[in-house]
Amino acid sequence: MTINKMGVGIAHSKLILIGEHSVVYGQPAIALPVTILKTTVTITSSKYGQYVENNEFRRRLDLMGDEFEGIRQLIMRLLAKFHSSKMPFSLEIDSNIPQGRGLGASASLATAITRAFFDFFEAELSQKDLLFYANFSENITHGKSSGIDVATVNSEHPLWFVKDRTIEPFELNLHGFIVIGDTGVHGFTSQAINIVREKLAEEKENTQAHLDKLGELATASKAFLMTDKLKEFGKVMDRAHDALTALGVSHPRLDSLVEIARNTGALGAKLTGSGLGGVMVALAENEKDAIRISQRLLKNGAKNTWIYSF
Ligand SMILES: Nc1ncnc2c1ncn2[C@@H]1O[C@H](COP(=O)(O)OP(=O)(O)OP(=O)(O)O)[C@@H](O)[C@H]1O
Ligand SMILES: C[C@@](O)(CCO)CC(=O)[O-]
Repeated sequence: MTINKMGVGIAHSKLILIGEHSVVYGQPAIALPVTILKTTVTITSSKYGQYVENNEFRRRLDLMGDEFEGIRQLIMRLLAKFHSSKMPFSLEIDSNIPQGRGLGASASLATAITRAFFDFFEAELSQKDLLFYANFSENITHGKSSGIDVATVNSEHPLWFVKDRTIEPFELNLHGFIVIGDTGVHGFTSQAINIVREKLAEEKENTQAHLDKLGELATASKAFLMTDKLKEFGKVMDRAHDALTALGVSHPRLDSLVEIARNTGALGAKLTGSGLGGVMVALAENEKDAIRISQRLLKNGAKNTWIYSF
């Protein structure tokens, strides 16, 4: 086997338009690849142990800490696959995806790491294997996840996603703008997934009704997005935020930014991703409205905003 001195892997971020949480229970969801936010991983061979570094730390792989268990186990599994468990290396993470904000930082990182190791060992990487390794890592980081994050950070197209059944690319047949507003609050995906699971166990009928409603809203959204019905899609976003709030995964900072966006002319607004903090999204008809919403969010406590056009 030939070994390169360096391996590089890149992966973008994702945004769930509709269907977060209900997607874990088999309901459909729609997600977009967000290519302005991405992770680059560079592996270089080294003489001194196994190290992982980003712009905040440089740590030995075996001393990474619990929050990095998903990527630690992924790296160990990939090293074992290439019969190189003891190989010294330095793995550098360069990412502009904010962590713990529902934008798929962990799925993007797991994907970039997998690509970088296959590049390092000059091995072919099938889409099936890529999804397998990235989901292996995600299931450790987030608990049992639906797979939508990994599927979307690996897609060039918007996706219609049904867990274990369908990953279908489709083209949005309309133009619009999405303003992403960051509450600055770190949301924990595994905690949010647990809240919904516990609610389903304790208040089965009520909770199931919210999950079913989110599924219906996702189905309606697909039709609206394919037939140039932007305003109708905006209304669906508002209703989805209500259902997610009822599931217990919103946050006062999210509710406040959602309200501000609506009062500034957004066609609709909702939390996106796992919630409990993280980011919200607002829909705007044109760029001028999107900029106005973004400025208003920033003035009212958003830590950061991004504008995504489609
Ligand atoms: N730049 C980075 N440096 C180191 N670790 C990172 C980086 N980006 C992501 N991670 C890993 O991913 C985890 C952060 O992902 P987290 O689950 O908090 O958010 P997320 O993936 O953005 O959320 P969601 O799944 O809702 O989109 C970290 O604990 C770490 O393991
Ligand atoms: C909350 C969730 O629906 C989306 C997280 O980005 C979890 C998942 O689908 O794995």
